[in-house]
Amino acid sequence: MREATLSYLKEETMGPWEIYLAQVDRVIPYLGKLAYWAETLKRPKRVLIVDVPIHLDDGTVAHFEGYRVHHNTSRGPAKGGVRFHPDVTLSEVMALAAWMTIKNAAVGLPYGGGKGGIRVDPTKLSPGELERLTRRYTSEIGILLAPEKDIPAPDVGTGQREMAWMMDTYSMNIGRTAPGVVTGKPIAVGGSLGRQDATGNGVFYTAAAAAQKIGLEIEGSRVVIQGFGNVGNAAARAFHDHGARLVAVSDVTGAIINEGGIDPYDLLRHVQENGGVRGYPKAEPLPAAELFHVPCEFLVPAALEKQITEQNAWRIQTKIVVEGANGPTTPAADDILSERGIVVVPDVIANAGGVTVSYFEWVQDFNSYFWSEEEINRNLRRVLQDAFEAVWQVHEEKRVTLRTAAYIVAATRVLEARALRGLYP
Ligand SMILES: NC(=O)C1=CN([C@@H]2O[C@H](COP(=O)(O)OP(=O)(O)OC[C@H]3O[C@@H](n4cnc5c(N)ncnc54)[C@H](O)[C@@H]3O)[C@@H](O)[C@H]2O)C=CC1
Ligand SMILES: O=C(O)CCC(=O)C(=O)O
Repeated sequence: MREATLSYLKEETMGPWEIYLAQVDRVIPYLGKLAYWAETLKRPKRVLIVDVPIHLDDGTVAHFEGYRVHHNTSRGPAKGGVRFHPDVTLSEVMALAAWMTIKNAAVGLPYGGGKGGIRVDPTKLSPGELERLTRRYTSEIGILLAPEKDIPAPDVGTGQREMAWMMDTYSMNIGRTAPGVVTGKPIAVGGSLGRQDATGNGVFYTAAAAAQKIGLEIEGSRVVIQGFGNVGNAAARAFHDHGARLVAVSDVTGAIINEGGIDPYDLLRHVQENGGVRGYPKAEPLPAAELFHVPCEFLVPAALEKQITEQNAWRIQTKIVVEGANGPTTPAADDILSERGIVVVPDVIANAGGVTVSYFEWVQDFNSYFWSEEEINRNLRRVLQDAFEAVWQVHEEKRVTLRTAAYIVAATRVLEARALRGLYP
């Protein structure tokens, strides 16, 4: 089904923010009276651009540009990760923040949407330089942070280590330990069991829910994954643990294929020792551009935005695309996949496992009472299955894609909150 879009831009000129706006345009006709408030979704609430100067190890000073965006706070504090990547732009962070608004509402978490980032290649900095960068950035965006106001978490290029530095810097600045200001922390400083693998596990849970709807078995199915970082490798292990076969995988160093199956645990050891999937001895090299054309039942983009486009969507040979990454599919590619009968489990549901366990972590930090990993994973699966089911119903009732269905559910919740709160305090 091809959905109406007000998009006036060609795909190649669309940045992440324009892609987000086109996705919102598609949902407005389904919002009824709430469409009156839809402009709220098209504007970030606040945007902060910061200069982050640090001393490099050689004694010189380097300046980096950082951002923190609150897209919407109608349903609760801003929540979303921090990206360290050389291609980070304000437009990208605005889109990532907006996708957090939609994601948190689609899953029913009491949060708005936020996101942050620094334009930096973290692989070029020493651990000391990275710590100074993270701490200075945290202080610079400190005017926006608080456990009830804005709670960062990991994204591309950041992880537990950076979250511990952020929590410590914020705590030093306010004079008391505040574990609830950041999620995705190490367990020893108030992190939650299950957070590390939560996004990848959530990719698997939502993939399994979609598979069940179309009568597809996980056992014996083939999986292709783009990106073997936090999300990609945890998703690979979850599929493998449930009897699926990882046949091809890529990261920034290259792509590899083995039709007989790749053991993700063994591949992870290789990546930890060698810095990437390239050169993995139990698979053949594959041109990176061919990855999406490898026949499979599940295709999981788990790297960056704008990877599935009108250029390659025609050649994708899968049953279900499960978006581990944020914004990997353009609106034009969405139309092509939909016309070809390929199910797309959209990012705002598929990768919501991370923020869901972040929410559990935040609740645990407030209570200083910690749950077992079994409780975390059971609750995570329930939350994602319920969210998926609600979205699937709208998809069937309104005959729209799962993405538009998720946006209908989420936008309705956000705009109801906006309308109830009114415009003037
Ligand atoms: N970490 C989290 O909890 C969450 C992450 N996400 C999204 O998942 C995606 C991946 O994030 P993480 O795994 O956390 O990042 P990460 O930094 O741990 O891993 C990123 C992976 O992508 C690979 N990559 C980068 N450029 C690539 C390219 N052009 N082709 C193939 N592979 C490439 C990298 O080599 C690495 O393997 C991002 O879109 C992120 O926003 C979404 C929800 C939560
Ligand atoms: O865990 C979180 O708070 C946010 C994770 C994130 O940045 C995302 O879902 O894209």
